[in-house]
Amino acid sequence: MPVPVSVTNPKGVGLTGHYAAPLETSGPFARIAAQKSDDVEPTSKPEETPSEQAERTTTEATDAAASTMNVDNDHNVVVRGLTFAYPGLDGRPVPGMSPLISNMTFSLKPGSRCLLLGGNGAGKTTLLKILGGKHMVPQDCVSVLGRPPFHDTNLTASGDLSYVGGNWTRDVAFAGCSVPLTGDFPASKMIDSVPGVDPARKARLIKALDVDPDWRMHQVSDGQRRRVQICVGMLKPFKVLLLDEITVDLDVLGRAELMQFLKEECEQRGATILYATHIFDGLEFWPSHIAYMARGVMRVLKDAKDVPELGQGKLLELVYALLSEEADAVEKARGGPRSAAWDPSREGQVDSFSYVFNNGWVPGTMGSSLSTNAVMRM
Ligand SMILES: Nc1ncnc2c1ncn2[C@@H]1O[C@H](COP(=O)(O)OP(=O)(O)OP(=O)(O)O)[C@@H](O)[C@H]1O
Repeated sequence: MPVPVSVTNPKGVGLTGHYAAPLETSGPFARIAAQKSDDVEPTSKPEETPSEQAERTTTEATDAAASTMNVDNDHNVVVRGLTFAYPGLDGRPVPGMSPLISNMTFSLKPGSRCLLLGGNGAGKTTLLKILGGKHMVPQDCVSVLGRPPFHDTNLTASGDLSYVGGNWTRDVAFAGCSVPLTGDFPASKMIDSVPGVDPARKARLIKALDVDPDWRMHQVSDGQRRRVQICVGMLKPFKVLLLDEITVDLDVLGRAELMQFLKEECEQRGATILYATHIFDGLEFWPSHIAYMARGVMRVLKDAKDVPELGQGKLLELVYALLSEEADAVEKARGGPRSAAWDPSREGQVDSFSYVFNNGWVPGTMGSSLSTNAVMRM
């Protein structure tokens, strides 16, 4: 059993170095708190810590970007001036660390099938998780179907917004984070556990994905397991679907059937799909838009008809060229290739690198601090 050891960032300011900032909420407790604070005389504000200062500056910049943007309610997905950094071990922004996503703005209309491209570590998964309501960001930065995905839990509960990610896991209290969803039960048990499903849609999905409802979930292959995962994630007629590299284990036939199914969902029902992948062969026919992310910035978002490489069947060549250009730019900015040697003097630095002696436990927390601010959403 792991022993909770709490050796946190020795050069960081730690939990006590921060004041708790109020969370944005409009629930009943917030209303009561607001009422109470109206009755109380205003007191002098505590002095801002450097991290609060940085946070406020970012929020002000984001607010300014949002107010200058003309939000079109016809879009299923709207991102306005989104800035995001993973929190440190104490759940607060790491002082001095540059944000992973910087002032990102884009939107997608109903019916869009957007292919999200970008190298490893570009921030695709992070963006999809933010859109899927798994990370908390200011309410006005991200809107899905006109609602903030983290704060409006009904978006995911209703099935209007669906996120299907690489690993089929859940965080289970007292068992751990990322616990694989598996066990000796039939695939039909997983599929039938989703309430209110249209039987015709269920049959269509089972056929398209070639799922055998009798498969026992502890005996299936990775690809068969993936088919069940995709099936469960799409049982409800989603309006926005976020797919994070889900076709990796599928065979060619399964993948082709799935992509065709997704295309029809967008064309016939006006659904919007954002699909991040590194597998490009045979995908030229599929997207209506191409998005390219690098270092947390949306570099390109184009209509497919403005991307000649798609018509020429050269998507792979396009991605290769984009990634090579990015790798060259990163190396140039660094001033040469990355050193292979470990430099102990960089330990504890937070500007470009942070290494913290920690096994994921911080005093006063019941969960692993390394699970960040992720919350469980089906
Ligand atoms: N929980 C986390 N805490 C801190 N940093 C994280 C966390 N998860 C991801 N990152 C960092 O965020 C950056 C972007 O990661 P992300 O998973 O979003 O990239 P990606 O574009 O999906 O990459 P890939 O193509 O490899 O899946 C990476 O540099 C990664 O180290």
